Amino acid sequence: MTSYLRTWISSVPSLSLASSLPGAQPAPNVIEVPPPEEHDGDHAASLRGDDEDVHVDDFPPTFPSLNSAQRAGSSKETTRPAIPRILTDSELMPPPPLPGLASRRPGTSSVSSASSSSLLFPSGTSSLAVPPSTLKPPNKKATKKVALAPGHGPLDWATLWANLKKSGKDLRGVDALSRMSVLKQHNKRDDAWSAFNGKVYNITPYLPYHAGGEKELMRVASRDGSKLFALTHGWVNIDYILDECLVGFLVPDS
Ligand code: HEM
Repeated sequence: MTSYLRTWISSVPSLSLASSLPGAQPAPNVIEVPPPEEHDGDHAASLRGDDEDVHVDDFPPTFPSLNSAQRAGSSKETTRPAIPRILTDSELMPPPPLPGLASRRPGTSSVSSASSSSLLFPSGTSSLAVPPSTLKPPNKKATKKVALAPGHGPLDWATLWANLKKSGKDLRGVDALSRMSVLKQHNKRDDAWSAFNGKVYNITPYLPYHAGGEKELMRVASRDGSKLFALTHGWVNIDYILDECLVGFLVPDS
């Protein structure tokens, strides 16, 4: 790769001419850059880090699954692009404006000085700290295709779930919302509760409708699943999807 770059750079007429002019700067050395590390090794270990706050099971699954509809069509072979032409100064994009004070957010550290693990799991308690999320590319390892329960087809799960919510059927299984600290006893497929962002939901009726499958969703049964949820698909509107399943508000164990 490096030797390829060397031959390419020296064959560019403007560069070789510039370096031969009197008083010109010598041609810059080609710096050897090690290839980027593969992320599809122990993805779980890299996410776990040393943070004690991270649940042992809080490593996100492949999203979306390799064989899911989202990926279909995006895996086509592409032809190798031709070597790009070197742009002149006037063709280059201008640099972005310097960030002003208004764009600064208290409680967050600068991206350049923070390690990726501190961004994922901020140690501060500030509510303005960066929430856990994932910037990592999906794991390339193949995963099993998630088969939804009979009658819960992959294309219409959201519609079916919306219909069930509108049906007026009792999805909570409790008479009134309450503050609770104990989730542990609701840990079975026919009685599973989980907490997300301080709210406790009965996830039992949603299990067959979850696009990622029942098994993945059961990983957060009887515990606070906020972190794993955020690392998997934080953009999913959990409050909207599970509003009919809200059973209470989480009181942290003191
Ligand atoms: C109650 C909480 C959860 C809700 C409401 C929820 C909802 C959803 C929704 C709406 C999707 C489809 C998203 C899309 O297509 O862009 C999805 C996909 C998925 N979810 Fe969840 N989810 C929850 C918890 C979890 C947890 C805890 C995990 C794993 C630990 C998980 C794993 C997945 C995976 C792997 C997919 C992708 C399926 C695929 O397309 O290959 N989910 N979930």
